[in-house]
Order: sequence, then C-alpha cells, then structure tokens
Amino acid sequence: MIRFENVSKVYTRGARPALEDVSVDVQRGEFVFLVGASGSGKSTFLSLVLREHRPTRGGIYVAGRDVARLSAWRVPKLRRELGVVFQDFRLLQNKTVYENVAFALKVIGKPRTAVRDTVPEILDMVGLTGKEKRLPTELSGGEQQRAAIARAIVNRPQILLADEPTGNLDPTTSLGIMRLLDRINSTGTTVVMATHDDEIVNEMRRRVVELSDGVVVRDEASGVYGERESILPDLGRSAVLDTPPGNVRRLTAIPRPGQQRARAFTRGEA
Ligand SMILES: Nc1ncnc2c1ncn2[C@@H]1O[C@H](COP(=O)(O)OP(=O)(O)OP(=O)(O)O)[C@@H](O)[C@H]1O
Repeated sequence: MIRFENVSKVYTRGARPALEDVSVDVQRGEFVFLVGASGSGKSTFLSLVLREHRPTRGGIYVAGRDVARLSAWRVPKLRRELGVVFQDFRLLQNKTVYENVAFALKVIGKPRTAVRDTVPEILDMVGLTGKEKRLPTELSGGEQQRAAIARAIVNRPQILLADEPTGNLDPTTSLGIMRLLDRINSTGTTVVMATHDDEIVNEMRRRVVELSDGVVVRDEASGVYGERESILPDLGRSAVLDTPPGNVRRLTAIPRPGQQRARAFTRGEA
C-alpha cells in the first residue's frame, strides 16, 4: 500500500538528509507506528507519502501510484485516497463540526444527498452525535481530534496518516483516540502514525519503524517504543524501563490484535 525504495530527502543542498536510503513496505490494512527523536524524519516520511515534497532519490509507491513521478494535476486524486490528522487538529474554526466534515465531501463534488447521509454516520462512528452544531472552540481537545478524524475518513480513504494525533491530549483522552484509530484500522484502512507517545506504542504492540537521523534503525512487526536514550521522553522513561512492555496500566483497555476488535466495532465504542 505504501512502498519506499531507497528513499533519500535532502531539503537544502549541502544539508544533512532528512531521510537517507529509507526502504519500508507497508501492506494494506497494517497499523504502523513511526517513532524517533525530534528531527529524525517522521514528518518528512508522511509529507512524501502525501506528495507535499518529492524525494531527492528513490521510489515511492502509494496506493498503486508512483508518487515521486506523479504529475501535479494527479496529486489531488492521490490525496483523496489519503486521510490525514495532525497534532493541532486543523479544523476550520468558523465552521461547525458538521460543516467541517461535510466540507471534505463537498470539495470533491459529492452530491448533497450523499453528504446528508454520510456525515451523520461518520459523526456517530467517532462519537460526536449531538455535537454537530458546535464550533471547534466549543469542543474539548479530544472532541476536536474526533472531528478531525471524522473529516479525514469521511471519504473512506485507503490510508490514514496521523502525525502525533495524541500530542496535545491527556492520557485518558489519548486512549479514546487510539481506540478510534484502532477501529478505523480494523475496517481495513491502513494507518501510519508518527508518535512520541511511548505508552501507546508499548501497549498496542503493532509494527514499529524507528528513524534516527533520517535512517531506519529498527523495523519490528510487533514492537515497543524503544529504549534509546535519544527518543525516550523524560517523564516516560521510568514507566517504560520499570514496566514490562505490554503491561502499561492506562492502556490495557485497547484490544489486542485479533481479540474483540470486531465486537468493539459492533458495540459502537469509540
Ligand atoms: N521544509 C523543510 N525545509 C528544510 N528542512 C526541513 C524541512 N522540514 C524538515 N526539515 C528538516 O528535516 C529533518 C527532519 O525533520 P522532520 O520534521 O521530518 O522530523 P520529525 O521526526 O518529524 O520531528 P518532530 O518529532 O520534531 O516532529 C530536520 O532536520 C528538519 O530540520
């Protein structure tokens, strides 16, 4: 679904590469955490998938397209296959929750009837039924992120990219957002999430790709956040080192792969 073949990205001639000889293959339906210290290249990886930038060297294939060579007029179509969520939500501040989500459908020319049918369905899925008329300023951080996720998935993208989606949220709210991303993933959406949240990574035990100075230094099928001094947040360090991986208290409610995931969906939990 996403393939990087020996990808390097140099933003400024003579500067250190933001990514160097990166080869990563993400299969359809996978959930992948991108981890690494600040400046290690996580956002650059995501921006190359989105074709916000082109690689300096190497090949990038996203949903069957050769992204590095894609002509500019085809980029919007690529982006329709991709949903994106960010740490700072990026909702339109003068539009309600409903309008923010509806807008994503209107800009791609969906008929009014499709908008009327789809938006309430998606808002229900993310747990925002009853809050349709609120402006972003009238929502909690977690609710804003749910609205942003609703907007990102309303077109049913094949891939969801998330750049530190829990970075502005407290642990309990982060848990709810991770459950939601997990549910979205279990419907078949491929999820790639850049994060500094060690507890979430340790609990979910999904594939972990670690970058260090633009280089992939680890790619594990069912990994933990990692114990490299450089990437551990100060406050999280003792928790990770003192607690066996997979036994982090606050996230135990997230179902393990293959366990209860379908049930969580049918119950409509967020
Ligand atoms: N648009 C840009 N122009 C020039 N250099 C950039 C640009 N974007 C990123 N960089 C540089 O590329 C390197 C990788 O940055 P990137 O933002 O991808 O790291 P990151 O792992 O996402 O960091 P963080 O965790 O802080 O978000 C850094 O050295 C950064 O300064």
